[in-house]
Amino acid sequence: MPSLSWKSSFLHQGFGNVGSWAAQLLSEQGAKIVAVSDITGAIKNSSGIDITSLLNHVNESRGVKGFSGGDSIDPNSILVEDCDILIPAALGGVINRDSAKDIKAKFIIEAANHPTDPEADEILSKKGVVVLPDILANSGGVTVSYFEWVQNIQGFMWDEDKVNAELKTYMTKGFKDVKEMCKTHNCDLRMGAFSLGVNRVAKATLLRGWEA
Ligand SMILES: NC(=O)C1=CN([C@@H]2O[C@H](COP(=O)(O)OP(=O)(O)OC[C@H]3O[C@@H](n4cnc5c(N)ncnc54)[C@H](O)[C@@H]3O)[C@@H](O)[C@H]2O)C=CC1
Ligand SMILES: O=C(O)CCC(=O)C(=O)O
Repeated sequence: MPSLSWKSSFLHQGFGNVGSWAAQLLSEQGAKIVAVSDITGAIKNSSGIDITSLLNHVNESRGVKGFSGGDSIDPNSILVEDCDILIPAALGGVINRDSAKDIKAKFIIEAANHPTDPEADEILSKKGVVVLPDILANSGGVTVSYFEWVQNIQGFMWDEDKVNAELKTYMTKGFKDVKEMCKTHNCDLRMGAFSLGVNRVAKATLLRGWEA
């Protein structure tokens, strides 16, 4: 498996709720974000984009277009720029037969829902690209929505530190469980995550007394 560190270079398609927060949190850890795109355009800076300045620019200009801390590039080529880790955080279906063959990233973190279609999955697998699937990679949002529901029914309020600590516990366990599934069944992370999810739903359905 290719190696990964916080010093790896990242590339983001999409700089909305998901993409901009991912970029902020990664850059706080020392990650180098080398290209970012949104609906207005795309920018690249191989030395690393200053994410705080980019956020200020996006707040003022409503998009990454015109940001002076990088060179403007063709938004259509963003997915295939040089990088270690690609984060599609905009639309579904963008990693397809046409784009997959030219992707240079060694890892893809699916922040958007369903960014990779099945044909692309096969191409990426043959190239040795590791894909962290949407169902796992972007499940933090819906997990915190679950925490909100839990607090609401108890009439209780957690502070931010408590939310983050609980989230870390759930996400770390989720990742370990998926990895275990992959090891047991010799499958990729997407198959591992789906198998685990389907098994859990099936088990819960039986426990509730709903038989097929
Ligand atoms: N907001 C959330 O809590 C969660 C969102 N997601 C998924 O993440 C993805 C993004 O969601 P949000 O960030 O909430 O949406 P958003 O609307 O806040 O941001 C979308 C971003 O994608 C960009 N974009 C749109 N079309 C584009 C194009 N053709 N090329 C490049 N960039 C383009 C927009 O300019 C914007 O920066 C969606 O697939 C969503 O389903 C997944 C889990 C949680
Ligand atoms: O806020 C949530 O419940 C998560 C939303 C989500 O997962 C999504 O937009 O795909």
